[in-house]
Amino acid sequence: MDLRRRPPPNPKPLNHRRRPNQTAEVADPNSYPKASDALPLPLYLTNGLFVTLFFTVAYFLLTRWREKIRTSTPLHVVTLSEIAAIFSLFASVIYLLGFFGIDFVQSFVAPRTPQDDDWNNVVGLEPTPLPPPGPKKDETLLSKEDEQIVQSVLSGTTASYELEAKLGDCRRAAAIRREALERTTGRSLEGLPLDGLDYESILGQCCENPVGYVQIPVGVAGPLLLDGKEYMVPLATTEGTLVASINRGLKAIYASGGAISVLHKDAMTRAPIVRFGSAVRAAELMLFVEDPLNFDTLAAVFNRSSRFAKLLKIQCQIAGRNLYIRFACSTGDAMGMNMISKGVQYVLEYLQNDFPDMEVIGISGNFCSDKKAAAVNWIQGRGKSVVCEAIIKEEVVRKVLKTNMDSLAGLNVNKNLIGSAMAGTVGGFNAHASNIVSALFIATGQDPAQNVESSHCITQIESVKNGKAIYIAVSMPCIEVGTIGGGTQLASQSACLNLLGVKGANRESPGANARQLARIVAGAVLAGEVSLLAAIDTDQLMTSHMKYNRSSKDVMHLASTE
Ligand SMILES: CC(C)(COP(=O)([O-])OP(=O)([O-])OC[C@H]1O[C@@H](n2cnc3c(N)ncnc32)[C@H](O)[C@@H]1OP(=O)([O-])[O-])[C@@H](O)C(=O)NCCC(=O)NCCSC(=O)C[C@@](C)(O)CC(=O)[O-]
Ligand SMILES: NC(=O)C1=CN([C@@H]2O[C@H](COP(=O)(O)OP(=O)(O)OC[C@H]3O[C@@H](n4cnc5c(N)ncnc54)[C@H](OP(=O)(O)O)[C@@H]3O)[C@@H](O)[C@H]2O)C=CC1
Repeated sequence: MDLRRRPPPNPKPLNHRRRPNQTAEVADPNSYPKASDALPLPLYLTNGLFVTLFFTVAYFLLTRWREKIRTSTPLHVVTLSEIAAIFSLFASVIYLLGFFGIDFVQSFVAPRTPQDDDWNNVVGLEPTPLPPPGPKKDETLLSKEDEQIVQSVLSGTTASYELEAKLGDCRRAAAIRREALERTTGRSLEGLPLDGLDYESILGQCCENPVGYVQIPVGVAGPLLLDGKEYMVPLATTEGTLVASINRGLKAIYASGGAISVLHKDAMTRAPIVRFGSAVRAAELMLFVEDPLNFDTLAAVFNRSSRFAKLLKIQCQIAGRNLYIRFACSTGDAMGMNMISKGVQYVLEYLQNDFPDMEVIGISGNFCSDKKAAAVNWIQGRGKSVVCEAIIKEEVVRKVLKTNMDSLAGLNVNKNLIGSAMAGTVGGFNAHASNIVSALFIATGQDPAQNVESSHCITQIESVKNGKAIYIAVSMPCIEVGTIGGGTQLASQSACLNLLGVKGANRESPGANARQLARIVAGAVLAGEVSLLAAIDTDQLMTSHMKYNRSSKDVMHLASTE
């Protein structure tokens, strides 16, 4: 059953009325109806109407009363207008009592919702904490059938991860799983949104056992002027100052005429580990797969696994009777780990015919090397290898970066080169490439764990043009990105790819979108490097983080506790 083809469900929240800061996406089906929901006019208009009516008729009746006393007319003798006024007075009193009375009483009687606290924030009231989640908390809100499924998950009769397949409704499955989770742990998931994600789109592609999603703000920096084209760069981060810093670096690059990028290698790698009875046999296989005469045959086997993956190179490393075979292939617009793993599997099956004593220990033998810092990646590259450079004018260094060129170049040597050498880093000869890589990866649906090697980077800064400008370059040999597959197809990630003009597969030239994305990553890293180095050089780092990375509330709190 292909659940992804099902139309998304359309759950109806119980309370359709929205408060000022409540969007449709966060409307909570758990919120309770209020008496004032029944009004035909907006609440503020109805209130205004009845308050005006009350004071007008009260004034009218008091005037009439004083007149009657003055003219000695009995009070019980009333005209038609006075009857109407008395009736209106009663009506407005009843309404106002109802408004202040019923809703007031109801606020004690009905349980609170998060939206109530949102509302309190708007009107300036102190939020009251939610009652602790108990096993019975939301039982009344579930349909009888859903309640039975929750019970079946709780008793272990139904596996939680089978809910999507059993129900055929991914959003409902996530809601039931979440309910069961809250009951078993006794912990509330309040704050972790459920609605607002297309659960069908992650099934079989992005995440198992979903119970919600985490929100990460996306900021934009730019324009990045790269190879003559402008890009606005989306960055998903919770580190205040990061977007501002990249934005400043991009401004400096833009004012100096832009950056230039070179993509000099494009090859994803996977290295299985195989073992023989002896090192001699392992060496025989090594000679076989590395022999150029056999390459075409092995490539034909590999390439059958995909329309886009193309085998480029095989390289071995032997250790005793173990052989590590590092396959490298191009993967079109995909990052390519699934593709290459599939291709490698085909080749191993083929090799087994000629080497029946070959034991496959594992499809990944860590000589690949995926999601680990490794010299093999740093030296040979993995994914896209990109160099990005710019020449920044002295005036821009002074005005935009607020520092001077000699000091900036000196800091780069002492920090990024000597300091990193002293630390024994692998690929970490930079200030914060991983900051920019992670933020761009999360925004555009890349595999965030590949930030490890994708952030390998050496930053160089030199004085050029007789001391009138600086040359800055970042060399990044392992940018592992794709514009198709993995998380790139999710709505928000796909929107960020679209902003960069690299969404999806490139039909004319497969691989062009992914390669362009890799260049953009390097361009943004270049900007981030130059800006952070300038901030450190001018002792701006801490002050800027106090401004953008620590809310004023916390600062005040710290100050008051000091
Ligand atoms: C996928 C499994 C778990 C199947 O494994 P299986 O043994 O076939 O699964 P099973 O159906 O027999 O179920 C066994 C248990 O797995 C769990 N399970 C089973 N299915 C689900 C599901 N849909 N949702 C949630 N939980 C599930 C569940 O706990 C279940 O127990 P039960 O509850 O039935 O008693 C297994 O094949 C596996 O672990 N695969 C590895 C996948 C993985 O770790 N991928 C990570 C990405 S790889 C990578 O990024 C890095 C890499 C590889 O390049 C690094 C390197 O170089 O090494
Ligand atoms: N398996 C593993 O060991 C690992 C997996 N991952 C995960 O793998 C996923 C990414 O795998 P990846 O292989 O990139 O993506 P997919 O598994 O989604 O494969 C890409 C698919 O897109 C198709 N496709 C269509 N147009 C193109 C095009 N222009 N260029 C390339 N492919 C195209 C491919 O066709 P075709 O079928 O013809 O190839 C293929 O089916 C991520 O979720 C990541 O987290 C991460 C690390 C390790």
